[in-house]
Amino acid sequence: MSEPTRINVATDAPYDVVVGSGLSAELPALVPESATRVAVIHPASMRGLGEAIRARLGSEGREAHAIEIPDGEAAKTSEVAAFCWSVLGRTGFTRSDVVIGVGGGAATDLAGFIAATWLRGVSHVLIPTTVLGMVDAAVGGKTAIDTAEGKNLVGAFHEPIGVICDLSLLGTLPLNEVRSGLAEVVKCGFIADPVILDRVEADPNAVLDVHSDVLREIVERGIQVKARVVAGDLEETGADGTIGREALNYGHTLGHAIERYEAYSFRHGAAISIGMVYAAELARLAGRIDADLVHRHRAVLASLGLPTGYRPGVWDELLAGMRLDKKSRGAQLRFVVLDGVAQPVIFPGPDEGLLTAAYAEISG
Ligand SMILES: NC(=O)c1ccc[n+]([C@@H]2O[C@H](COP(=O)([O-])OP(=O)(O)OC[C@H]3O[C@@H](n4cnc5c(N)ncnc54)[C@H](O)[C@@H]3O)[C@@H](O)[C@H]2O)c1
Ligand SMILES: O=C(O)C(=O)C[C@@H](O)[C@H](O)[C@H](O)COP(=O)(O)O
Ligand SMILES: [Zn+2]
Repeated sequence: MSEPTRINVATDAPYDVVVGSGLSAELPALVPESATRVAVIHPASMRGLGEAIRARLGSEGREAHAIEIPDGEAAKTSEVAAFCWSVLGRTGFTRSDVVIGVGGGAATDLAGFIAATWLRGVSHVLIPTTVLGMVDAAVGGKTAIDTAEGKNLVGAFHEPIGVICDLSLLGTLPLNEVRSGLAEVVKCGFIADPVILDRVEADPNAVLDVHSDVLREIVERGIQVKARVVAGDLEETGADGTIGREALNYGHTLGHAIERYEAYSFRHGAAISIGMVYAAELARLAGRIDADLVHRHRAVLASLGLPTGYRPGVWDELLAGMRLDKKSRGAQLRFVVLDGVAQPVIFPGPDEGLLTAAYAEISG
């Protein structure tokens, strides 16, 4: 078995993202001695893993509780958050205790949100179990729940104290979920690391195999992109005048609007895949990139079985959804677009005609 890779996220409170196979021994050392209690928050489908983690920490002398939440996006609600807060209250969870978030991005977003809000902030460790969770959601401290009005509209920046990406957990992940996670990896390729695109183009089927070396390589590359970006602009202020963390939102303006339109039943990565093709068409129509780069978006994403277009006739609803995007300022929509591969920039206030024309390109 190869050695784990440790990728440091060098923020003010730095932590490691450990990537490898068979990493169950990593967790106990990450939970500080001072934690009397741990709460393992896991989705219903990961009950076996959640219980194994709870039992292990329990056998090492912690008062260990499991909190089961619904699978997928249904976990990211105020009702589920209130249920978790209630369990923490009843178990007497204090500021020295630790939340462990186990599961896909929805579970780790919710667990991080609980850790951020309980007693105004307790420590948490994340154990992502999807490609998307490993490469994106568990890294960087964005925590959130959804509301009927939009995606991730309530949340906080709250960083984990450690992240364990055990690739052996991906063995049970359905192929569609692998595809969805790879959309975020491809995003990292377009905004920062073109080697990721080269790897997908060379052999998309190998990339879709969760046991392959190339999957591990591009997961690590994606995490490195994310770690670098969040270390430079944790709270997405863009204070140094660069695009900063907003670059990681490539494809998300339309993507989140699609998820909202679909009442959060659409895979996040699939929505972001469509959103990236839309952003590429927008950039082409604005004269920023050429048709070849738009074609590269479609080809790379389609080779992984990801969607590259969406339905006609729903533009008004999507536009209304996009207005609540966190990058908006007042009435102005702001998009992440490319000026070339690995050259993400903000395109503020595109003309509405241009926005509509770009949508026509993906909904024909
Ligand atoms: N915080 C961030 O920076 C960030 C980044 C990207 C995405 N996200 C969020 O992440 C969420 C999407 O995450 P996701 O794609 O991981 O989906 P998900 O969390 O909805 O998980 C998908 C499904 O797979 C199941 N599952 C998880 N691990 C499994 C495994 N190993 N084997 C079998 N089934 C498993 C889950 O229970 C769920 O039913 C969205 O809410 C998105 O907004 C957050
Ligand atoms: O970490 C970030 O920053 C991202 O934008 C990563 C995205 O992939 C992720 O989906 C994030 O949750 C979106 O953030 P939001 O601020 O648009 O809710
Ligand atoms: Zn995302």
